[in-house]
Amino acid sequence: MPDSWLDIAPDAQFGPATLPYGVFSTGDDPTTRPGVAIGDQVLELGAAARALDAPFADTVSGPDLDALLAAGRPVWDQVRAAVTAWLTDPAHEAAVRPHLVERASVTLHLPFTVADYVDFYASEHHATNVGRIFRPEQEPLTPNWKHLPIGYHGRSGTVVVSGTDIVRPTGQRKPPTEPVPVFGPSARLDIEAEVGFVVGTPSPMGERVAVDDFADHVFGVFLLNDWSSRDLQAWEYVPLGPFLGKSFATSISPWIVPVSALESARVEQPAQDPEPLPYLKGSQPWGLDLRLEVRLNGHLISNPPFSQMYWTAAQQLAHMTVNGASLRTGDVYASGTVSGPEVAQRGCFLELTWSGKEPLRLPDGTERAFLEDGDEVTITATAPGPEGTRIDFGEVTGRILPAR
Ligand SMILES: O=C(O)/C=C/C(=O)CC(=O)CC(=O)O
Ligand SMILES: [Ca+2]
Ligand SMILES: [Mg+2]
Repeated sequence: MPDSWLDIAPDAQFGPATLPYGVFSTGDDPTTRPGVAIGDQVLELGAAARALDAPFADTVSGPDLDALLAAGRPVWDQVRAAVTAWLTDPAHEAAVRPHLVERASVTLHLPFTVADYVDFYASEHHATNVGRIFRPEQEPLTPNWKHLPIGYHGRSGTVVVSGTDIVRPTGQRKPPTEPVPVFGPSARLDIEAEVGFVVGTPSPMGERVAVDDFADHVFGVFLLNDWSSRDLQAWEYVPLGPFLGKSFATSISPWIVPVSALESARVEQPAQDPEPLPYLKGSQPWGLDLRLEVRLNGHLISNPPFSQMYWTAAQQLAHMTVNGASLRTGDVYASGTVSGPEVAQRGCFLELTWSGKEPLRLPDGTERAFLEDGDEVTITATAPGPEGTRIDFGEVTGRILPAR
């Protein structure tokens, strides 16, 4: 991995191995435009591409990443190779430097138009814990769980960029002590630490996408917080699954890490028993060694390991299309809550506090069963990059505002 002429410290965020894509504006220029993060700078992609006469300049000059997403794998590879060369070959420094902006000075926006949104349930540890909590009288994993990646369709219109405040949801809930449901602000507001995937290349209705075609369709990977109201959810979810308890907000990190930045992070997923049906089998490993960290008001509360997920993103894509459902550019799907086997690896408060029975004690002396107004949750992640480098995912953060 060549170094950048920008002299980025080895431990700095967003070294030349990551080169994630985002959309930014500045105080001087409120136009939203694509950028690439490099160290503490953002490269204005369209302006740099025009200055260097790149053939893809139009594709990266729009208000968002939509055109790049739609352009497909050969263009994604061409853009990444070009940007890598611009930022690492000193011969390009004079042409590229005028198009760098201080990262601390930019405003980041939702980077693409979110088409459909699906959320999976792929952590065996999470699904087992949630099953024990929500359905104590049953087997924790439902009989289908190891045969197919379970998911549900979510609400794409409430996917928001990191930093957006989250208003506490209001709705119906039925405390066990009450004979009828009560109406009011959620008293059990939670997070779900997840990894998101965005589709670039669409697929036609009626056709399946194979597990091995994952990298032809999926453009990039990011962090996602599926805010969840456990009291609304517990009352509404039978028999159709999550609805208003999840649909009020989903936050995503602003920097989209290209799938091709993750070659060194690919690992074998945990062994699958029973063996999945042929359409869920691929010839390549698509487990990903992403190490998540979850912070509440700055305090580290969990380290969920993404490498432990039972179903991979490639299997989820194949499953999502096995019935002939089409893919659209901008489709988002999320892994499901990432939880590992240890208590300190759980990806939501429902599990971390065992439904509020074992509150977390924070270093500031306070306790939390679920989120309070004013609380801020931040999820970060890194993954191994080539030659000992580190791939950064930046962060997804959000603060809870009181119910309206
Ligand atoms: O098992 C249930 O009834 C509910 C599970 C969840 O709330 C988790 C969910 O949204 C999927 C996930 O993030 O893993
Ligand atoms: Ca979820
Ligand atoms: Mg949600």
